[in-house]
Amino acid sequence: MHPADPLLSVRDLRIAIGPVDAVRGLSFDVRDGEVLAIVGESGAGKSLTARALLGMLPRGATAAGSARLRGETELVGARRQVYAGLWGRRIALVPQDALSALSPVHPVGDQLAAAVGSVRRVSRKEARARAVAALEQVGIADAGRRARAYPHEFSGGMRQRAVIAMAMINEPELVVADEPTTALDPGTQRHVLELLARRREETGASLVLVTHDLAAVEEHADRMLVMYAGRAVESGPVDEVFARPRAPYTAGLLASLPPDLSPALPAAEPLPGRARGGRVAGRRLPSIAGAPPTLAELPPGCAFAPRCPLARRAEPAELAEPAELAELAELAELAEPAEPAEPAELADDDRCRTELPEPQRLGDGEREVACHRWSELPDRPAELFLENV
Ligand SMILES: Nc1ncnc2c1ncn2[C@@H]1O[C@H](COP(=O)(O)OP(=O)(O)OP(=O)(O)O)[C@@H](O)[C@H]1O
Repeated sequence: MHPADPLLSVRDLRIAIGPVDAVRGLSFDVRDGEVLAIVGESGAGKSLTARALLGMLPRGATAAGSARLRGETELVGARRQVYAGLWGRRIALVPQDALSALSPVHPVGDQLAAAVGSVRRVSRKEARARAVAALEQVGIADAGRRARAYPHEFSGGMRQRAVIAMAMINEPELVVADEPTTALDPGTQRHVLELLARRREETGASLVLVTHDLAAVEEHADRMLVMYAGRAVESGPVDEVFARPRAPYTAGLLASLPPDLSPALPAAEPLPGRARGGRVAGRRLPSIAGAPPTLAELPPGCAFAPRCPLARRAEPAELAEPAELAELAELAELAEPAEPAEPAELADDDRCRTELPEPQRLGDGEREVACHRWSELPDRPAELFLENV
C-alpha cells in the first residue's frame, strides 16, 4: 500500500456472462471521500461493474482484470473468505431493492445489530443501541420502537433508509449504491438520495453511485463515468462534463435533460421538429435515436457509431448526396484535376466503424474520452441531436 494509492483502482475490468462480453475493458479510480457516478443506458454494464466490486456477480458471470482496494486487496476473483472480511467493514452495497437486502423474518433492528456484531465484539445491548442510533441517523422517527418492526411493516422509503443505515453502520471506506432509489416514487427518491449523500459525508466514505438519474449526478456526484455497451466513453469531473461533454454519447444523454440541467442547449429556444423524446414546459427535448446494441452482436469499431451523428456525418455515402455529387462533378470538370484521395484518408473517415476507440486523456488528465471524433464535437453539441426531436 502506498499513501497515494486511490481507494479503488479498477483496471481493464472484463465481465462475461456465458458467451456475452458485457463489460469490455473498463478502468477507473475512486478517490477518498468522493462520489463517482456511473451512468449510461440500460444494459451498459453498470450493475455488473458494481457487483463485480462486491463479489456479487450473478451465476454464470466471470470477471477478469483488476480492482484493487487501496492498492493491495484484489477484488476481482477474490475468494469468499476475502469478501467476508470486507463486506460491511470496508465495502458495502446499497441495492436497488431493499427487500432483497433485508431478511423478512427478523426485526429490522436485530438485523442492524447483527451487522454491528459481525464486525466488532460488542455486547448485545451495545449493538442494539448502535442499531437504534443508526436508524435515527437516517431520519427514522421513534427509532427505538421501529427497530422492533419487520421489513414489511416499513414503507418502501423507510426500508431503503434502513438499508442505507445497514450499509453505513460499520463506516466502510467504500459504499456501492446500485440504482438505490429506482423502486421509489420521485419525491421519496430525492429524500433518500439526499440522505445517502449526507451519511456519506458524515462517515467520509467514498461512494460509487450507479444511476440513470442525471439530475442526481449533477447534484450529488463529484466525478462521472459514462458507459456504453460495456465500455467507458467518457469520464471526468461532473461540472466539466456537464458544461462541455466531449463524447457524442454523453452530449446526447445531456441533451435530453431539461434545459436548466443541460447547459449545452439554450433554455429559451423552442425546438422545431417531429415528436420524439421528452417534453418540458411545452418544448420537446432532443434524444439519441435508436437503441443500444445487442451485446452478442456488437459492431466492429465504436459501439455507438450506428447512433452517432458525428460518425454518420463521416460516412462516405452520406458525405455527399447524389445531387451534390453531380454538382461537384460539374465543378470538377471546370477545375484543375484534383489529387486523388489518399486511401489512408478514406480509411480514417471510416474508423468509427472499424476501430475501437481507446480512452485518451485530455488536458491535465482529469478528463478521459474514448471517441475518434471528440475534437469535432461542436460547442453546442445538443444541436446534433435536434433531428431526433
Ligand atoms: N443475470 C444475468 N444473466 C444474463 N445476462 C445478464 C445478467 N445480468 C446482466 N446481463 C447482461 O449484461 C448486460 C449488462 O447488464 P447490467 O445489469 O450491468 O446493465 P446496466 O447498465 O446496469 O443496466 P440497467 O440500467 O438496466 O440496470 C445486460 O444487457 C445483459 O445482456
